[in-house]
Parts: sequence; structure tokens; C-alpha cells
Amino acid sequence: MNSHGSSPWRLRCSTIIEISSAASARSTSRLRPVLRGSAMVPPQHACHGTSVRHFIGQTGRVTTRDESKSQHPAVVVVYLVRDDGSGPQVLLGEKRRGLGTGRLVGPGGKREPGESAVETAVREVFEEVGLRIDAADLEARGTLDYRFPYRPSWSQVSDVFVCRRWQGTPSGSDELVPRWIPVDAVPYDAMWDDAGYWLPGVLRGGSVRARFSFAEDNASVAGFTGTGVDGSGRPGVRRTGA
Ligand SMILES: Nc1[nH]c(=O)nc2c1ncn2[C@H]1C[C@H](O)[C@@H](COP(=O)(O)OP(=O)(O)OP(=O)(O)O)O1
Repeated sequence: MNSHGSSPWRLRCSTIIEISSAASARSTSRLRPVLRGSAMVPPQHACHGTSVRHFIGQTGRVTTRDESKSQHPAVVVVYLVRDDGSGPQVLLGEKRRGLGTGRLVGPGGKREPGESAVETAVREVFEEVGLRIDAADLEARGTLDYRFPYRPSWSQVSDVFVCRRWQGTPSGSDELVPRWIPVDAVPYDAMWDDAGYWLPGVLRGGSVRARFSFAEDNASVAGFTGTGVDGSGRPGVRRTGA
């Protein structure tokens, strides 16, 4: 449970989508749900891609995340969103060091011992982009579980926040070089591969609770399970706007 009182890790949808190869995952345009078991809740709007295999896990089961038992580091990510009259923009930046160096990411990072997700978000936003945010302005938008079976030390569990109010002007740091990017022009191919699956929905006002499993290349999504995943930011998928 985070400090906003949002519900903990809860897999309402137990659809598991496996992608047959990294190459096909990037190049395909439509996913076809295949039902195994008694019921499924497909990813909203259907995901896109042809060379994928879908199968259903434990349908209908509600799972609660017990943070004390997770062996993966807890991190947060914050998407600062503004609209200066020309349409919504999100603050993203190239990561300068650590996991994902060179990728376009939102400000965020690891929770320190005893720190809540919200406290980490406030601290990391200031450290990485120099903005002061109020904890009350953080909108909790769910949880992501990144699994790297071929590089377990990269696996993390991340709380996701959106924030629309802050004080200050974004500035670069030794961790991130931030810039405002129109929400409908986010270059998802410069981000972690999972972002194209769920970030468009979050930037449209939605939430995500999903687990992504990465392929042997430690870069491509091999499969996922959860809710709030529409795939509309994946390369080759038509954008429908913010
Ligand atoms: N697969 C993935 N998809 C994604 O969208 N963001 C990911 C990701 N894996 C990691 N991240 C993000 C989450 C978090 O904001 C950040 C964590 O990177 P690090 O562990 O290197 O933390 P930092 O570089 O911030 O280090 P600290 O300053 O020690 O917290 O990277």
C-alpha cells in the first residue's frame, strides 16, 4: 500500500502474453487473444502484434503484493505532465548513469530504507531534475514489475506516479538530462521496451499493474501479465493521440 492509499499489487487480469521473439515483438502490428482456461480479461484496446502467443494464467485470482517478501529492489518513476496550450507534454530525459544509461526515462530511482514510495518520488524528482513537488500532488498510477530472467540483478518493482504541479524549472543533473516532449510524440523506441506497452495509457490518465518479463537480450519484452497494457506506443503501432 502506498501512502496515497491505493490498493497494493493486484492482478485483476490474469492474461499472460508471451512474445515469440524480440524481432517479432518489435515488428508486429496486432495481437490475437487466445483463450486457455475459463475466462480472460484481454489487455485494453487489444495489444498489437501478429507473431505472439497468448495464454491464460490463473484466471480470476487476486494476488496481493507483499513488499517485504519481494527480493527485487523497489523503485519509483514520476511522469511530470504539463500543458502550455500546445497540448500535453511530459518531462523525460536521457539517463546518464546506472541501469538503463542512455535510455529516455522519467525521473525516478531506488527507494531508500524506511522511505515510502511517495517520499522517494519527491526526493528523486528534486535530485534528478531540480523540481520541488508536494507529496499531495503525486497521482499514484500503479505498479510495474520488471523481470530480467537472464540478468536477475536488473529486476525491479516500480511504483508509477504522475504529477502536474511543482515549483521550479527543470534542470539537468549528473543522472538525467530532461526535456519536455509532446505526449503524442514520445519516442518510445528510445525508452525501455516495456514503456510502449503501458506508458501511453498512463499519460492518457490511466493506471497500470503489470509484470514484464524480458528476453535473453535483456532489452526486449518477452511477455507480460496485468492490466493497463495496450501496446499503443510500440514501434509500428498507429498512435491514437493523447
Ligand atoms: N524495465 C524498465 N522499464 C522502465 O520503464 N524503467 C525502468 C526499467 N528498469 C529500470 N527502470 C527505471 C526505474 C527507475 O526509475 C530506474 C532505476 O534505475 P537505477 O536502479 O539505476 O536507479 P538510479 O539510477 O536512480 O539509482 P539511484 O540513484 O541509486 O536510485 O530505472
